[in-house]
Amino acid sequence: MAAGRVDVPRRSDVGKLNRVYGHVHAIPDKNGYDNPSNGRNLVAWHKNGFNLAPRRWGLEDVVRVKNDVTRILDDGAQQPPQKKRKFSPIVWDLEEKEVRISSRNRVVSAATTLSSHPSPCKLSNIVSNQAVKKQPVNGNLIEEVEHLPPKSPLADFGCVLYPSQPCQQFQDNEQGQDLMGKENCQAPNIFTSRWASDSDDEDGSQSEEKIRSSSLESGEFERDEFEGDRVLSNQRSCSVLSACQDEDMECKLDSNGVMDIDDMRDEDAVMEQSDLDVEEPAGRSVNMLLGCRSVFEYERLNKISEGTYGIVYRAKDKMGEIVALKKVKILDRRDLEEYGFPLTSLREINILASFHHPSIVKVKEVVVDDHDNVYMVMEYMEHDFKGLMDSMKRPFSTSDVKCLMQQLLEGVKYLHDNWVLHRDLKTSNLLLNNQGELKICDFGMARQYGSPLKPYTTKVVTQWYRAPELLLGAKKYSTAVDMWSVGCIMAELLAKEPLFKGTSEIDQLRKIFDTLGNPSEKIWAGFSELPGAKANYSKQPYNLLRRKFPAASFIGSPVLSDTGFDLLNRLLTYDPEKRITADDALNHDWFRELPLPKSKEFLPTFPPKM
Ligand SMILES: Nc1ncnc2c1ncn2[C@@H]1O[C@H](COP(=O)(O)OP(=O)(O)OP(=O)(O)O)[C@@H](O)[C@H]1O
Repeated sequence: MAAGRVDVPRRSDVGKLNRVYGHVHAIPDKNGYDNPSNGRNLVAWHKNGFNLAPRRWGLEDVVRVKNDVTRILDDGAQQPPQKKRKFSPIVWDLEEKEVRISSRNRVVSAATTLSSHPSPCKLSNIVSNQAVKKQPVNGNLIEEVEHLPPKSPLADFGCVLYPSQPCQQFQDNEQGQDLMGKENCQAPNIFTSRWASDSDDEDGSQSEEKIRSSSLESGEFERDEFEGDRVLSNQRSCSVLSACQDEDMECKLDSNGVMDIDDMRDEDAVMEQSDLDVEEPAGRSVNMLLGCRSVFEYERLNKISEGTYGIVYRAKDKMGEIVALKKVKILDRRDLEEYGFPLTSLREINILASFHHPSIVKVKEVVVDDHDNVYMVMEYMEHDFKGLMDSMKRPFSTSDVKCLMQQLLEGVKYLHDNWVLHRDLKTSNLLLNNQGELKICDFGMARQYGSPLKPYTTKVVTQWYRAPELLLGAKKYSTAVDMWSVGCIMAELLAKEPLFKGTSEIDQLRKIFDTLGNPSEKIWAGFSELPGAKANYSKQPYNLLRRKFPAASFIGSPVLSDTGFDLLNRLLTYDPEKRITADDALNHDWFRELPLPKSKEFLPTFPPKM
């Protein structure tokens, strides 16, 4: 800190930090702004700006932010951090929104954001929700302000539960809670009974339901329990250590007994922080958290599907519009206790609410029920490609596939252009409506990536669609993982059959190698250094993919022109560096060669799946 400088942060300092980090809130206490003499308090504010999972902040973040804070305050000038950061323009500012949640027992009311309109009542409530905790950091004690456990899943992503009384009435948390219990009750409307119960049988449509279990596609990834969420919790060091042993992570306790984890999950965790940073808003920003309506606004019609992370229902709003409602599953109660909300769903809501593209499914709003279950209301799509191809008699024609591939590639290009990896592209995550529009859904595994690349978890992408670099244990990966999945999808659309149906990771690799030939250092620089490369695979030196997709066939094999085969080969290229990008794929000659891509309106329509 510059000598003689009065270390009281000015709003402009906070503004600078906000520009750098997106979410540094100066929370005034009753004496005005706190004194961030060495940046510690700003760090604390910043950390707690991330209501979602404050514990995901690692020590290196604290140190880095502290340094940046100090530099900014010292220089008195806007100075970007040294580290190169590239982020998507996703609006990751959910924690800035404070929302009164509507459910049967609560009244909807939007609140203004803390940063833009500080309000004494909200501040008092926030302050009363905080506890002070000491944590050793590099030998010093840093005072951290930590939020008490959230009262609702939504509280953890910015929805703060407020009773409907005027905010001035809240002096402390207890009182707030008390009032919460006595607050106004809305009379249940005609839909209440359908949503009030968790029972999915009550609508009597069980026989019509198509319940898809996650085991349908063999080798669906198991949710990485940590995903960077929990590794930074000092209290959970035992479980982390055992996880480290399981996952070959390097874990050490420093002299203060603080966990220092050096692994890809830690890196993933660091990047989680960037997930929440803001650069610029995307073209559309659904400000859904300004007021979560009640699920009782919708009439539940039937269950469409049950996946790993959610149950999807078909429902109708009061205007008669059909929508899809995805009820967020809390798989692990610890998620709720510790983080207030499943991270996968948080990512999904965040991304879908911020992105607007014809090939990305639209989220209209987020609603809650009277048990604080959270539902994403999405535009309704009549089909998913997995279900469709299971029931289709004949595969799609070449011009159909071209039309679908174009839409898929446009969606993937949009994601990649916006620094997002989907990481779970597969036919069941591609939806089709009766207007011939293909849309990508299920962003539970999606994440931002940056340059330079960081190591992330490899337990992503459903096994059949998983790129060889992931199967071989590469921790640094990028957009090419999605492009491999796109290649598998292209083959599946043409053949009406998944391309590589491995029964385990090793079998998946075997199936890939049997078809494409064994990779080598010659065609894939760096292959031999991958953790899985040393395993003993049977040797198959040739690329036999053409046998599966010949130029002509008398036995009903899916046919593919040389140009089409070239595109498929480029998508299924071993070396991720050489694998074709979405942009280049869209410009591939196959889309200009006859038969031309069919226009959406002329795609075949299919009977409804209800
Ligand atoms: N907007 C929608 N309209 C119609 N059906 C949908 C919609 N979104 C999802 N579905 C259906 O629900 C299924 C599961 O959705 P989704 O993949 O989002 O859930 P999930 O729990 O994340 O599933 P998974 O186990 O594949 O990860 C889809 O395959 C599709 O059949």
